[in-house]
Amino acid sequence: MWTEVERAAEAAAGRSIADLFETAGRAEAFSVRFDGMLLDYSKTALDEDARAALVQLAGAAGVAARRAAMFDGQPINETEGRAVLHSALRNLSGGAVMVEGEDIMPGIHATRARMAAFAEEIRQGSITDVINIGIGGSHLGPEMAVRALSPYHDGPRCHFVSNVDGADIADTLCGLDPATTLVIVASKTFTTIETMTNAATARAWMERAGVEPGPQFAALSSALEKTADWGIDPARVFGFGDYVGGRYSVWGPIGLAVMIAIGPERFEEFLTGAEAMDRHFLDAEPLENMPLMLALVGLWHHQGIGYGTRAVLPYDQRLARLPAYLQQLEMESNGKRVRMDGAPLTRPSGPVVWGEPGTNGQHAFYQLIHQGTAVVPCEFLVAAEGHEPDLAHHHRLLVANCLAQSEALMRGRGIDEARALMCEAGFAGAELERQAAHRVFPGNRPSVTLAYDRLTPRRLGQIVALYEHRVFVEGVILGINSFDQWGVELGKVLAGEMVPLLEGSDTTRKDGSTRQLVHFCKSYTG
Ligand SMILES: O=P(O)(O)OC[C@H]1O[C@](O)(CO)[C@@H](O)[C@@H]1O
Repeated sequence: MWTEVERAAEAAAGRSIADLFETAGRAEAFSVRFDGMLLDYSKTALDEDARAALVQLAGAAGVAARRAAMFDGQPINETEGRAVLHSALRNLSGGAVMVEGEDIMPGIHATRARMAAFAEEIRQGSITDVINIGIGGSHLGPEMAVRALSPYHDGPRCHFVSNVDGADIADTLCGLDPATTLVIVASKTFTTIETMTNAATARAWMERAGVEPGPQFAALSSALEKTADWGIDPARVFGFGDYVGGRYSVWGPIGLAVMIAIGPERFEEFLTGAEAMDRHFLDAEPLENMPLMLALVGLWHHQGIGYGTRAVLPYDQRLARLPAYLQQLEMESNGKRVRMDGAPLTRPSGPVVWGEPGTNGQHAFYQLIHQGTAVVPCEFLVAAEGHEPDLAHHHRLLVANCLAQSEALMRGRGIDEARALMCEAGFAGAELERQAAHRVFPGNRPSVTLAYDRLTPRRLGQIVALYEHRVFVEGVILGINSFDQWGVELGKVLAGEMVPLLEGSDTTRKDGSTRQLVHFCKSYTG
């Protein structure tokens, strides 16, 4: 399957990206447009042949059939025997979605209507602060979206507590009034130790203040019996099916904090954007299909050429938490070592994903991106316009920086240009050569830019769904199950065993390093 891609990657070695623009229409031909968004992947070494090989790879891997199976509710999460239907949570205009012979849409619509009524009650009532207690998929999505949509935030203040580190909840509770705080316990399983520990601490905080926690707690979960055992009023519990994976769950009850922040109507716009991306993903031809092309570019860079990581660089401060969100989405989904059938992968799994908003990153790690020995394919995101008309000059600078970075990565600066600069600066001879060498930028470094009109709720929905489908396509082509996460289990088990050791139990069964670390920590806590 990969032979043609490998051949194309060999042919691309040493190819000048800049020279590809000598072909008229390169930028347009290596871009996809969809509903206020432009994905430009022309600043990569992909040529027509390489792209054709990748499209062929997607065909041979059966992406279209797998995509249809996912939207159709087939149990494509085979290691857990589950359907994968986060798309049903945003299926606003579509028809029935069947899981094991039952239409799940009436239940989804009813839950969303209950959420909307609850959100309005909170928005219009006396609650001043909302704390979402959850971790991973029960935290990163709502936190990222609330921040992204701050221009639309007209509900109570939202806070997010995730870490079991007591510092997280202590710093959050500090200064809040228990009588006017709503605590949302967000956990698909309602067993996650971090979340349940933080929830118990929040409940004790209310009780200590003489506030009855019942009316001020809500729960978002698939485990309704556990929320009841925990004492949360079923009227304040919003459930979802196990066909929604944690990291894909912001579209339903896990998005309650977003709905409270921006209101049910705007939340629906967020869903509408994702739904539009779903339709586009299902219907668009390969070269016009944004998630497919984004996935193929990712595979080209990581599995085809062998670049180890990819940087996500939003030139959009409100997307500051997007890299963290994508770290879970991409690495928990595609960071696997075996294929669906249990056989080892023959290709590298998904890449390390990292990033920070621009322009901040420019003053931190872009040095490595421009001159380090490892090539880092960069994915820039930028809005054509901001939300602050009075600060349009800021936005112009922001956009200029974003566009300049991708240009600089591609163009670089050759030794002759560097020598000329040093000559102008008064250097000569060996010292000129030495100084010039430091000012060379190898260039020819690939990047992709996703530009969009404005970060509205709809556009955010589109962007997030774009990445979800990108992860799906990459997973299908690698033969991975993108919807389980067995790799997080072992550490949880060992953490459970470690607690008694920190409380004084015998450590002799542990390795020397672990024993030493336990004894060091205990020496301070007794
Ligand atoms: O929503 P839950 O069940 O508390 O799980 C939180 C997170 O923990 C994980 O299971 C990983 O440990 C994630 O996949 C999930 O998003």
